[in-house]
Amino acid sequence: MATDVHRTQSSQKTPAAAPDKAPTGLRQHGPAASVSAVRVEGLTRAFDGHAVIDNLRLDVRPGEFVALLGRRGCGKSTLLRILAGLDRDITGTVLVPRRKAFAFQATRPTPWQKVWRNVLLGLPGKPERAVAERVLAEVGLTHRARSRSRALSEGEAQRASLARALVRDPDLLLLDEPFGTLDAPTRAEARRLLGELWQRRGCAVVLVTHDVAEAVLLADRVLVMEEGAIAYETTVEPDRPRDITDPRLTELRAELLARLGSGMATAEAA
Ligand SMILES: Nc1ncnc2c1ncn2[C@@H]1O[C@H](COP(=O)(O)OP(=O)(O)OP(=O)(O)O)[C@@H](O)[C@H]1O
Repeated sequence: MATDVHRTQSSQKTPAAAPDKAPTGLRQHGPAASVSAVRVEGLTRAFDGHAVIDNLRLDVRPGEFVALLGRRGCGKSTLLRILAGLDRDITGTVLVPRRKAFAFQATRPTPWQKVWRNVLLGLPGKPERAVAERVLAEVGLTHRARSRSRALSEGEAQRASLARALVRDPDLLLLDEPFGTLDAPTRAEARRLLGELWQRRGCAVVLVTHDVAEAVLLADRVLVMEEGAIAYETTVEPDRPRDITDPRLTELRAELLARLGSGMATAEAA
C-alpha cells in the first residue's frame, strides 16, 4: 500500500512528502508502518495559539473500521481533515495511504450536472461513464445515474457522496458525520449500506459520528476524543450483522455515553 507521509517539526506549512519519498517515513517506522493503514504520532494542531489536537497518537489497521466520538468542538473534524491531507499546518507525524477518500454529509458539488458526472469529478484522466455507473450500482443509485444532481433526495445525495469516495478505490475512507442530515429510517438504511460496502471493499474506515449506536453497530473499535487526544478506546466484540438490542451493545453504549458525559448532545439510533 503506497503511503503519504506528512511530518513537520515546526508549525510551518509543510507539503506532504513527494510520493516517491514516502518510504522515508516507512523506514523510520519500520515494520509497524506496514501493518497500519494510519499511523499518527505526536500530532499537534493549534489555532490562534490553542492546541485543538494535542500530541495525539492513533493507529488504524488496514481494513479496520474505527468510529470516533467526542464532544462538540473537541477536534474530530480537524483530525479527519489532517488525515485527508487537507490541513498540513501540523507538528508530528502522519502516515496515511496514498489512496484515500473523504466524504462529508450529502453534498452536490455541481448540482446542474448529471449524477454520474458528479461521481467522476476530480478524477484524473477521462474515466468513462461505466466507471461511475459501476459504483452507482454499488450504492443502489443505478436509476439516478442520468438525473441532475440537484434532483436527488437527501438520502440519494448521501449515496452519491459515498459513490464519489468509493470510485477512488480507497485504502482509507474518511467519513465526517456522513448521515447527519438524514431522517431516522434513511439513516438506518445508509448505515446498513456503509456496513456492506466496507465488508465488500475491505478498506480501512475512520467514521466521525455523534451517534453512539451507529458507532457500536459499525465499528471494530470506538475511540473517544477529549482535549485534543484519544482519551479512551474500546473494541466492539459481537460478530456482524449486529443487533442493537444485543445486551453487550447496550452495555457498551451505556459505557460510552457515560464516558462522553451526560451533557453531550448525542443522537441514538431509532
Ligand atoms: N480553521 C479554523 N480556524 C480557527 N479555529 C478552528 C478552525 N477549524 C477548527 N477550529 C476550532 O477547532 C476546534 C475543533 O473544531 P472541530 O471542527 O475539529 O471539532 P469537532 O469535534 O469536529 O466538532 P463537532 O462535533 O461540532 O463537529 C473548535 O473550537 C473550532 O472552532
